[in-house]
Amino acid sequence: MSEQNNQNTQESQTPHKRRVRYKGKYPKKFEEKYKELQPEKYKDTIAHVIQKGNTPAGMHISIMVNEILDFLKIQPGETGFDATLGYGGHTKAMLECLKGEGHIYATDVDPEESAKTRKRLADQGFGEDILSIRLQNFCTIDEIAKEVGGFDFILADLGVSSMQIDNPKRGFSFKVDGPLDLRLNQEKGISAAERLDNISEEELAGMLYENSDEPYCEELAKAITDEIRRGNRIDTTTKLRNVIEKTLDFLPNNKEKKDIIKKTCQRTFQALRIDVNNEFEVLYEFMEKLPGALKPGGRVAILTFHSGEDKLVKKALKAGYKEGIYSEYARDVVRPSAQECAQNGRARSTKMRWAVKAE
Ligand SMILES: C[S@@+](CC[C@H](N)C(=O)[O-])C[C@H]1O[C@@H](n2cnc3c(N)ncnc32)[C@H](O)[C@@H]1O
Repeated sequence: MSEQNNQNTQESQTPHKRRVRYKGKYPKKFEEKYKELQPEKYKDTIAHVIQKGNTPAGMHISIMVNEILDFLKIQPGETGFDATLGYGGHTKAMLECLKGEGHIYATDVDPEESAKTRKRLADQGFGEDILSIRLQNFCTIDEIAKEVGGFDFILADLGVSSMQIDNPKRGFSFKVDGPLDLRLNQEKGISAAERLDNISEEELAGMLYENSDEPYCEELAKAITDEIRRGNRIDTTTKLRNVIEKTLDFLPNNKEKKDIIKKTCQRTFQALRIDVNNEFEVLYEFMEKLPGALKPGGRVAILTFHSGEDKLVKKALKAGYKEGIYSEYARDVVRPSAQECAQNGRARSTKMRWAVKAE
């Protein structure tokens, strides 16, 4: 027997040893990202994650900061309103423009994240003397405006923050398993799972269509309500994702199928989120109250993330302009630069609109 043959025989007799699965260099689970979750302590890790075009867990990268500041032209001594505090990135940038004189009032409905942001900003020197954070819906803007005598500038950066999306306990992402919650404030209202418990097929189809223009709204509504009627509650993100995947199984097995499933998941989760948080209703109320909250010459900038929001904002600003409430408004949307979109994928769908209150 040649040496080569001998070696082959020995190899075929040795039982195949399974290699340990390579887990990768970086933590994959939210809880394992302990360095990203402590940005003050692990600055290098954070810089590395951001430089790679990702958002570190537990953090939010503010969008279109320069465009917003260019438009708002904040002067020391002014009074502002940040409708959507989030991680506080925009708030901090606006506070810096005040140079220690003036005040910003900020709202958010998320008790968990706004408490962290309050502490983070206070630690950076922005305490109660210059920043008042209120745990309330931005549709109560009229109450705060009345209390403080109106605002020189207002910002609303709608939707959800990266910290909320990334935290599996909140149920915002179809990519990780978690309870199907989707509430911005988990202490109020009902979760998306509870909403699905009692919804009719027709109402669900309408919700998916109205809130997300979902092309498969009828098929999905039937599949979801059938599943629940059979006694299988859809109370986790994975269960909802599985029903969506099963419903779209009829699609031809080609390259596009995976992408269609992903987009359908995104739209379905978005439609449910809009519903459980009454997002259109509160935005409508906010837009109605906006003129009364701005001082003459006051500026407002609004960032939206899907067509339903943008249409509502555009319509309200246009109507206000026609009525002479606003002296100027954005006829065209302002979009983030290609460079910003490359650095922060979450900026890609952003549209900014603005208006100036007549003197
Ligand atoms: C996109 S994030 C804001 C990020 C923030 N601009 C930053 O730079 O970190 C949107 C925030 O608005 C909050 N939010 C959404 N709807 C709200 C509402 N109706 N009233 C108050 N806060 C709201 C969310 O909880 C979330 O924290």
